[in-house]
Amino acid sequence: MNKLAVVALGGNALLRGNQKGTVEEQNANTTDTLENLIFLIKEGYDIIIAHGNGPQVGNILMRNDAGEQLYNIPQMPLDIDVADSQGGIGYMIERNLRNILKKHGIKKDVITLVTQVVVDKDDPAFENPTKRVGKIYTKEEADALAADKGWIFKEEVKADGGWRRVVPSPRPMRVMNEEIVSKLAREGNIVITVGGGGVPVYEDADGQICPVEGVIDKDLASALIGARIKADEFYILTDVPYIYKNFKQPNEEILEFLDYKDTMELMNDGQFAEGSMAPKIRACLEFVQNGGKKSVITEATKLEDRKYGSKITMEYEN
Ligand SMILES: NC(=O)OP(=O)(O)O
Repeated sequence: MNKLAVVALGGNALLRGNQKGTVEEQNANTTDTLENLIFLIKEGYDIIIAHGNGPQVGNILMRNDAGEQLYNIPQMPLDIDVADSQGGIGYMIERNLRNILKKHGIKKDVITLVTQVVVDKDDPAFENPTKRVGKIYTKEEADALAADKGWIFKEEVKADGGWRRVVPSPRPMRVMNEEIVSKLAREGNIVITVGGGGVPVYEDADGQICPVEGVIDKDLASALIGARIKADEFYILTDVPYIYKNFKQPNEEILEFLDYKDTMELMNDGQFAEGSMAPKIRACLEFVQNGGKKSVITEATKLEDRKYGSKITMEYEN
């Protein structure tokens, strides 16, 4: 049986913060990122692709708002917006990936699945929005939007700063289509799933599937499905080649090989920023704790050179 890898692409790998976000920019970013997956395919891995939707779903929410204000079009709830983003981004990934596969002479089929993920409808996350979506605002812009529309903002933890809208981010508990994902991937198809963390839903007392409004962390959802279907490796592609101790301090240190225990200690020591690296590392830990062999955090362009990337395993690998 081939090794199975789950690769999670950040929303920023597709729509970068410093760009306007035109479809041309997003197609170019997507193509650049996907080119880096070819070596995994050539190495014989079966691949599942997950992706973020933070910038994109924030834009959909703003289009919603503008549509209502300008044309009286009813706003769609967040579950529909997440599903819209899964379809749009999934389509973009699938179409570009088909072209890249053709260029490399690789015969593989690709399928995008609009995926629902079960959450707890009473998850305390609904009372404490933390998931950053949409563009970055100045403090003045954020304050004005908060006063006008009741949106909630949090300050960015990244170097450039700014403020972003936040929405609830319930914890993923079960990916509804995991068996189909596993079957399709193990047959050699590239499966795009849990886009934007999946559409959050819950089952009521009668077993009916009901929507909830939130944006699930795509890294946690990717780790969950990876572990559930016994994927071997989990890759989170982000904008730095490694994770670091004392990030951006004079005593900054690359963390290349990590085991579960030491990573937890660093996490508890506050080494990894919430809203940035901490949730990614938590997802990596969940993957290896639940049976995955290895989690890797790195930049897409560094993926092929195995010397890059922070590798997290239950016990040290090196
Ligand atoms: N849903 C999600 O986690 O998106 P980002 O990775 O873009 O924040």
